[in-house]
Amino acid sequence: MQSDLSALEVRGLTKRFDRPAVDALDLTIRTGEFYALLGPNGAGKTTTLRMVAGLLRPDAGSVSIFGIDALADPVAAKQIIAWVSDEPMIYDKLTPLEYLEFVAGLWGIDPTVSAPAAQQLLLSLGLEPHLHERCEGFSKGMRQKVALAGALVHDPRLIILDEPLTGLDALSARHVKGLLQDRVRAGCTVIMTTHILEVAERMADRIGVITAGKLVAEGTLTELRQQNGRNDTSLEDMFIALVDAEAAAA
Ligand SMILES: Nc1ncnc2c1ncn2[C@@H]1O[C@H](COP(=O)(O)OP(=O)(O)OP(=O)(O)O)[C@@H](O)[C@H]1O
Repeated sequence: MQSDLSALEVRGLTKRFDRPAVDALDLTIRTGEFYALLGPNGAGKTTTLRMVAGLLRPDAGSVSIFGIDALADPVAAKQIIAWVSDEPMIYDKLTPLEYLEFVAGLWGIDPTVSAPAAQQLLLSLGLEPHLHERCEGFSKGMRQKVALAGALVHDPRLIILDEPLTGLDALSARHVKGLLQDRVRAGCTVIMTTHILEVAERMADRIGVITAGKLVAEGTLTELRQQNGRNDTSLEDMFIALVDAEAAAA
């Protein structure tokens, strides 16, 4: 489902550490789309998403989330987004249900609404056998799933994920992919980074490729193939060719 209002509009986004990490980046994510942001290590993907999520102040540029200026009004923006980092933090002494109850409380959600939703979220991620176990004994993948469930408790409109599938076994990855696809079908927008090109190929409505902090290609898989004159090639071959070409031009 797509509407005219962009879920995310990034303009001239810039962040420099000892050298530019994100370099005057423009990015538009349409409402209701599943967008995969690809790029080699160090390309600036995480830095971009951290700025969008309000965790890192840009040196320049703007971030608009459903029309809200996220730099001027970060609280309003944060209320409608979910951010899931690749190294999520959860409270180890809590069980998954307690953690979700805690997060729902922070959002001020009525427990009669949040409790069944939390249970449903955890079940959809295959955590049913562990609902009442403390998170401290959980594997990295289980913790990632609890963090994802926690990030979705307030029913965000834009879900921002940094490598959500890394370290997940096949069944867990399927649960996460299924949950994200359900959310998109329900009208949410997803932007995620991934190094698993097959996931981008199979799940994303559109794919963006970023190198050295700049967007160097963007489109549906078919559009990317057309842009690169490689009609029958895999995303992996195209990605490597694009990254090589950008490195050679640098
Ligand atoms: N806090 C920081 N301090 C200094 N440099 C940083 C910091 N965060 C990121 N960088 C640098 O910014 C650049 C972009 O990093 P970023 O983590 O955004 O890349 P990425 O595309 O997410 O990479 P990966 O695929 O490896 O996760 C890199 O050169 C990185 O070393």
